[in-house]
Amino acid sequence: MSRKLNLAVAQLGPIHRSESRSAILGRLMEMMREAKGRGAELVVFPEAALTSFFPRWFIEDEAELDSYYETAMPNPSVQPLFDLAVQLGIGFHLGYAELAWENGRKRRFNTAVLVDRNGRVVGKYRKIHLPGHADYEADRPFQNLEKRYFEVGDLGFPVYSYEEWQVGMCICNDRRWPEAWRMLGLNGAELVCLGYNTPVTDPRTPQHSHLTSFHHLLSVQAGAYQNGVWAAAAGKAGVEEGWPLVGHSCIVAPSGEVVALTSSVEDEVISAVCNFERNREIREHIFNFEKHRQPHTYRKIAE
Ligand SMILES: NC(=O)N[C@@H](C(=O)O)c1ccc(O)cc1
Repeated sequence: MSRKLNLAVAQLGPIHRSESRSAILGRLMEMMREAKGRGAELVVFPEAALTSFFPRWFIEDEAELDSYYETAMPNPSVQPLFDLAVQLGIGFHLGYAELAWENGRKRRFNTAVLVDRNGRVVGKYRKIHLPGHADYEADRPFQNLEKRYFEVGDLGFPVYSYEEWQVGMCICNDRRWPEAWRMLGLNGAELVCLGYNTPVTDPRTPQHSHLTSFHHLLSVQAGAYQNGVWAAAAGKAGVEEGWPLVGHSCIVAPSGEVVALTSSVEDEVISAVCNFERNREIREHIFNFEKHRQPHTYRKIAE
């Protein structure tokens, strides 16, 4: 049994409000082809990869808001991506805004799916740590209305079998929380896939703008190392509707080392061969959970 996975991360440049679905799909499909050309078996796309990052706008018209969400995955407008994945024999991870009718009510989630080489959805995650605010804040240059437009995810931090690999997901702000990584680590993840849309400047903490990339990489590298997992982080980058989003999409080894990093804020594919034997270097030694964790001293974390 091979314990190596050829993995690609497909960073997206900005998606503007006016860009058509077919143009966006075309960009994703071109990067999927490039990933396959590099021999990749799985390609990771960003959070909300099918739309502009709409939580920056206060949208009062419900029909307009709904237009940013997918009511099924796949659906006719994204089917070409699924078809190409089957044709190429490559799996993918895709973030999107999900609108679901559950128990007779409309529910909105910030979601990611894991799709296998046969085009089947084999895993789903709904974002748990939603940043920002729920009401319009007039003094902000742009809004961050994730708490208005999404519910807290209700699926926990599941880990799915993707062929012989154990794959978990988290989304954007989740990557900053050690609890998200530890849950994935405890649930047996060997690889964590995540997408993000991170503004370079947070209007409430502009003094941290020069640290945005550092905090992103710090979080992903720490999460990977402290749990002995591979991490694949795909960003939407560049100046989207006037606001810069951070790049530095990356693949990080269980040692915490960055093994691939984008060098643009445009559509860009990076890849690396992930050897899952490397997880053991960490999980059988410095972070051997069974041997060294002291959960009886961590109770406050879960309160
Ligand atoms: N999509 C996200 O979860 N993005 C958040 C993050 O990167 O943690 C984020 C961070 C700072 C902001 O000013 C707005 C949003």
